[in-house]
Amino acid sequence: MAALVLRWKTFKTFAASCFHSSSTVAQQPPLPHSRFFPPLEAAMLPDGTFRGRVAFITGGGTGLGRAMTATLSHLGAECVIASRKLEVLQQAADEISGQTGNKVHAVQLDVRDPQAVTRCVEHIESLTGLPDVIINNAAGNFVCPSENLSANAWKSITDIVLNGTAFVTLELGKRLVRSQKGAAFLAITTIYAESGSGFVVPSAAAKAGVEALYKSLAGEWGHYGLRFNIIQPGPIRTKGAFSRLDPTGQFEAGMLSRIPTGRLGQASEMANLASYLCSDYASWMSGAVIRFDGGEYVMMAGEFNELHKVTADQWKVMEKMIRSTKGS
Ligand SMILES: CCCCC/C=C\C/C=C\C/C=C\C=C\C(=O)SCCNC(=O)CCNC(=O)[C@H](O)C(C)(C)COP(=O)(O)OP(=O)(O)OC[C@H]1O[C@@H](n2cnc3c(N)ncnc32)[C@H](O)[C@@H]1OP(=O)(O)O
Ligand SMILES: NC(=O)C1=CN([C@@H]2O[C@H](COP(=O)(O)OP(=O)(O)OC[C@H]3O[C@@H](n4cnc5c(N)ncnc54)[C@H](OP(=O)(O)O)[C@@H]3O)[C@@H](O)[C@H]2O)C=CC1
Repeated sequence: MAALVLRWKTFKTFAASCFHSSSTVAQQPPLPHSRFFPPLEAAMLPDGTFRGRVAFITGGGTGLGRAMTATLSHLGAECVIASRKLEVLQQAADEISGQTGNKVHAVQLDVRDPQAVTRCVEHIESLTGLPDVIINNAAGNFVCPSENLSANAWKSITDIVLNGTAFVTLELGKRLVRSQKGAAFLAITTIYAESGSGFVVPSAAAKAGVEALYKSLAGEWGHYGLRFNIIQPGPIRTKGAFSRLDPTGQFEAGMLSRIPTGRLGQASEMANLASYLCSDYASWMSGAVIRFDGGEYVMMAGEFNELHKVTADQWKVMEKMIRSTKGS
């Protein structure tokens, strides 16, 4: 019995040292040079940019979706947010609407269910009319060695990310085409949609599919007045992402060291970019893929970027060696 109690206590200490919560895991401070890249939180577009417009945001009750909803609402849009957890959505809707004075509607939806998507879109049409802005932001993800992935785990992620985005986009797109109404679509993917990445393979495959879907429709449906753009965010702290991708917090320091701007992104910066892309200021942008990652992608890709570690003295030695080499 004593041994069992000791094992339980040891586990609790391990868990407390590992599990992600603000009380147990210290967040890494930004690097000193991030002072050159201060995040600006205020909405950058003029007041009223989205006045008279309706925006539909999947996953709009939490994290980046909530930040984009707040900014669009601040800029005058009537917003509809949809995801599985109605209570979370309703609270976000009430808080945002309370701050901006503009309507935010909460609609329960599991994007994996095409019939539910149809019902949701019918509901939106009766509530606000067809939206002018559609942001496919809902996603699911977790880190996992691929040899441990069950078929259902694969299906769960790819159904939310790729099929969910396709169901929402097709259902709304067809209705917009029939009604001859223009709209701006935006999909939120990730930097590894381009490179692929181990340990998040279903997410990588599904996000790459979303990019192909959006680029394809940008070509096919432009003449109907529909634009399709993509943002690939780098790391931005949200509970949803960090709890599933770095649950112990141990990878954050390494992540910061490979971001040339020395800090994580902020949800408000992402919201500014998203609102620009969905606004008439970007009416000539379609089929664009915007990487928004503080430089992380190119830092990871550049073969020689490791040479940051070389000291001034080591450079002197290396230069001497290189200069003294004659011929090949
Ligand atoms: C080097 C490290 C770097 C650190 C990086 C840190 C920060 C981030 C930086 C960049 C981020 C880049 C991209 C981010 C992309 C994102 O999408 S982040 C957003 C993440 N948000 C969410 O995932 C929110 C929604 N998620 C969920 O609801 C759930 O997590 C889930 C996706 C699992 C869906 O829930 P539900 O439908 O309830 O599924 P189930 O629980 O029934 O599970 C379905 C099957 O999946 C298996 N499964 C679940 N979790 C795991 C796991 N951790 N490992 C392995 N398998 C798992 C589960 O067992 C079910 O399968 P079976 O039925 O058992 O076969
Ligand atoms: N934060 C980051 O560092 C990065 C995030 N991203 C992307 O940004 C977007 C937002 O992520 P983030 O805010 O960080 O994480 P969150 O976990 O906060 O956002 C995911 C949202 O998706 C909703 N969702 C999940 N499954 C479903 C479903 N089946 N049907 C409807 N809605 C669903 C969730 O709501 P509910 O549980 O109520 O259904 C939640 O609101 C995602 O597309 C993510 O891939 C990309 C790169 C980096």
